[in-house]
Parts: sequence; structure tokens; C-alpha cells
Amino acid sequence: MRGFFYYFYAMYILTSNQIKQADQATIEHKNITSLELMEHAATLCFNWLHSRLQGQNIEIHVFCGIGNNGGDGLVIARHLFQHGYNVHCYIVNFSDKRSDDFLTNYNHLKELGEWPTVISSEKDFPKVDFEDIVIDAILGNGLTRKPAGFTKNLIQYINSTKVFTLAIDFPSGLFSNASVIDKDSVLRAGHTLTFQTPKLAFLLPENKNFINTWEVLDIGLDENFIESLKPTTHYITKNDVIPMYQSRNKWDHKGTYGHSLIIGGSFGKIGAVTLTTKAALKIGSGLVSAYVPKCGYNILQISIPEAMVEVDSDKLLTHYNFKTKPSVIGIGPGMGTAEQTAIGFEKFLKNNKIPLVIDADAINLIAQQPTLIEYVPEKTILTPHPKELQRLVGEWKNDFDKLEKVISYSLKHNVLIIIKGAHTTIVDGGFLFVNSTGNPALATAGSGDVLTGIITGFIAQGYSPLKAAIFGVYLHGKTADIALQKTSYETFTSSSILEYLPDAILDLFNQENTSSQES
Ligand SMILES: NC(=O)C1=CN([C@@H]2O[C@H](COP(=O)(O)OP(=O)(O)OC[C@H]3O[C@@H](n4cnc5c(N)ncnc54)[C@H](OP(=O)(O)O)[C@@H]3O)[C@@H](O)[C@H]2O)[C@@H](O)CC1
Ligand SMILES: [K+]
Repeated sequence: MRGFFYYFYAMYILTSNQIKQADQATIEHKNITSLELMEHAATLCFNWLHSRLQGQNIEIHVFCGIGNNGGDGLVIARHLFQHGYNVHCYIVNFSDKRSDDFLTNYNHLKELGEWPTVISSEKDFPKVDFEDIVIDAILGNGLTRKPAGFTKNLIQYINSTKVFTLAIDFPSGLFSNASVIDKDSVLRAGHTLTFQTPKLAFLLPENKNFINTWEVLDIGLDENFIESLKPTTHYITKNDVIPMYQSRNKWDHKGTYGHSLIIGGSFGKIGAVTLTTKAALKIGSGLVSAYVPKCGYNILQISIPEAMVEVDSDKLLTHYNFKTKPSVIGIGPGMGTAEQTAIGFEKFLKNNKIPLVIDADAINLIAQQPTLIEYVPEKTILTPHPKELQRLVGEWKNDFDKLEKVISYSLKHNVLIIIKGAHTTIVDGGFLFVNSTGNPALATAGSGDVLTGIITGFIAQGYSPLKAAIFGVYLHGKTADIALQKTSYETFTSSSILEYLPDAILDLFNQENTSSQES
């Protein structure tokens, strides 16, 4: 599902409550019963499994709760029985309540002569072997508290077998929008088939043990209604960035594509600013200048003949006194935090009116003197790595708390913050944009310097800061995804990001694989 936001489309990430509302609205507006919706959703899950197993004689254990997640499990179990699979279906009897649709599907199964086994305590746990398959339909979107008692023990038992587990909608025990407190109470899913939208919990590092791969099954919830909820969290895929691309015209000249100035470097750290400068050039900034200490002059001139270079003091940045009149400045890579550098940086910020992308040591200098943030222009982009981010917004208790802290900081100072990680997230006030591309190949020295250059180069070309951030983060990750088809994680370096940038851009025009709703 794509929602309209600003002037581009992005897939929404909904909370549990929003999904419940959408579920209800779909039933009301689309003339469909909740039972039919369950049948449809669960049949999609069955089809997913059936197309992979093709009737193989593997033991399949379907664990069903007593709500609608359990109802899904009963529908899946019914299809599996009807297709001749070797299925064992269990009711995890953690409550006397039963949802209506659960009961209807329970009866359907009994009518077929297949009576599920009721699990009411540890002594009822079945034998599950590593070679089997478990379908986890114990708890889903209706989770209200952490699983306890024998339900928790069952989850722990399934985890201990290391069996492949297919989670329906959610790994049982995982909240969509809150942190896990008891890590032993959550099922470790091998793959999760989730309904309608990705869930924020799937994208946060603290849940890495519970979420492996996942994909979204479109079960046809009412898109107009979802739109009306005005969700604030988005998942960025290829479909979302294609419309951002600004094509070029025959009569354009290099001035049309702006002038990036990259400020950074110190003795021994000229490589960082070199990478950033190269990236701004490579992404298409019409002109690119670098402002570095004198010791960086030859290095820059020799390694990037296309760039212009101005210099500051011998080994450090101290004066920030450049003649160039850029359209955007990327500042920080390799800059260091020496006292003179900090004093000069403060003066620079107080006088500067040019749009900024602030990275690395420039962020550390702001963290050291937090009031400096008041001098940055509106919609300045900050690209901190985790330690830099912590210095900026303070320590967080968990990943949800981190997002809250970053949102407050972004709102308070009217800046964009890029939280780097496996799912890099761009925070623009109350809006979150979570990236889908990238892999551990990007965990390499200089990767962030290149990102700063790409984003700066996009802003030079007239992309808004938000679009530059989203598009830049997407392409940066995509280079590593494409490269992995030809190289290895280990041999991919920050220079490889630049090498694969053309492929990442050309991939936008490749019609195949445009719906990457999985991770
Ligand atoms: N959204 C959609 O479009 C569609 C959704 N569908 C499916 O419905 C699922 C949501 O179903 P659901 O609302 O019935 O919730 P579910 O997770 O089955 O459990 C609720 C029950 O568990 C209980 N309970 C809660 N926490 C507990 C705990 N820790 N330990 C013990 N008990 C606990 C809770 O009790 P209570 O909190 O009220 O006391 C209640 O009785 C969704 O994930 C998807 O699979 C599809 O079929 C069709 C389309
Ligand atoms: K589940």
C-alpha cells in the first residue's frame, strides 16, 4: 500500500491500533466479513508454504492461539490437511476466551475429522524435531502483555529446538510498537508473513533475534481508510524513490546542477573528505569544491581532478575562510575536534546561511556544545553514527525510546536526522522513513563519508533535503545489494559504493523487482 505524503509515495508502516481500525473499516466498507478476511489472509499464507513444499512429507506443527491469529492457524492447518500434508494442529489454551472466527474455523476442522490437540500445560507439549516445520499462530496483533506461564515455556521450547518457524503476522510475543521486556517470551521466527504493512518492530536492531526474513502479504485492507489515518512512518522501497528522480534536459549546463562544497579533513584524515568530495561529484553535483587543511591539497588535487580545492591552516581547519559560493555545504568528515577547529566551526555556523549536511566530527562538536544547533539553517541534515547520535540526543533505554528522543530533537531544532543502521531511518520531525536497501557490506570505513557526499550532491542539484536524504540512503544501500551479486561482503569498500552507484541508479529504470516489500 502506498500513501501520499508530501509529493511522493511511500509504503506505510502501521501500528497495531491502526491495523485494527483498518481491519474494521475494511469489513464495513468492502462488504466482506471478518471470517472472509481471515480465510483470505490465511490462504495466502498456506499458498506461500504450499508453493515451497510442493507436497513434501515434512511434519508440520501448527500452534494456534485462541484469538484471530489462532484462527489464521486453523485455516492454514485445514488447507494443509486437505492437501495431504503431515500436519499436527494444537490449540495453545492460554485463556478460556475464544474469538468468533477462531470458533468457526475450529468447527470447520472438526467437521473434517481433524481434532486439534489442546495444550494446557507443559506436559502437553508435543515432540518437535529440528527437521520439522512450526507454524506460529499463537499470538499476533492482539498481544496486550508479555506471554507468561506455559505459553512462555512453549515459546522457549520451540526456540530451543531450532526448528524452522513460519510466523503468521508476528512472531508471537513481539509487540509492533513497544520494546520486548522479557526476551525469553518471544518466538524466534525463521520467516514472518505479515499482513498488509511492515511493522516497526521488524526493523529495529533490538529485535534481531526474533525477526529473520519477513515479507508483507497484501490482504486488501481499505487503502483509502489507511490514507485517512495519516500514518507518520514509512518504509522506503524502489517504488518510492523512482518518482523522486529528476531527469536532465538537453539545455542544462553544469550550473544547473549546483555547487557542492565539502569541508573537512585533518592531518591523517584526508581520506574521509576525499571520499565525500568524490561522492558529491559522482552523484551529479555540477561543481564540487573541497575546503581542507593545506596538508590535503595535493591529495585532493591528484585524486579528484574534477574538484576545486581551497585550503585552511597546515594540518587543521581553523579559519573556515573560503571564497567559493556553494549552493550546499557538507561538513565534518575527517575534521577532528581540536580546539582551534571547534572555535572556527562555531564562527562558521554563526555566519553561515547556506544549506548544510553535517557529519562526523562536526556532529561531535555540536554534541560538545549543544547550543550550536541553534545556528544551523532549517532542515539541515545530520548523519550521526550511533555514538555521535548518543552524544547529541542522550542515552536511550531501547530502540523505541531512541526514536522518540530523535523525533523530539528533530522537532525542537527543525533538522533532519539520519539514524544509520541495518534499516537506516530518516527522521523529519514526527515523520519516519525507514530504508529497505543495504547489507553488512556497508559496515566499512568511510561508508558514512560517502553517504554525506551523495546527499550533499543531491541537494546541490535541487532535491529537497528530505528527498536528498531518502534517495541518497536508498541508493547508498542499493550499491551494496547489487555488488553482492559480483563481490563479497569483505571486499566491498567505501570506494565500491562509488563504483556501483551507476548500477544503483540504472536499476531504478529496470522494470523487474519493483515490489520489494520484503527483507
Ligand atoms: N488485521 C487484519 O487485517 C487481519 C488480522 N488477522 C489476524 O488476526 C490477528 C489479530 O487477532 P486478535 O486481535 O484476535 O489477536 P491475537 O493476537 O490472536 O490474540 C488476542 C487474544 O490473546 C489474548 N492475549 C493477548 N496477549 C496475551 C498474552 N501475552 N498472553 C495470553 N493471552 C494474551 C487476548 O486477551 P486479552 O488481552 O483480551 O485478555 C486475546 O484473547 C492478526 O495478528 C492476524 O493474524 C487475519 O485473520 C485477518 C486480517
Ligand atoms: K504469530
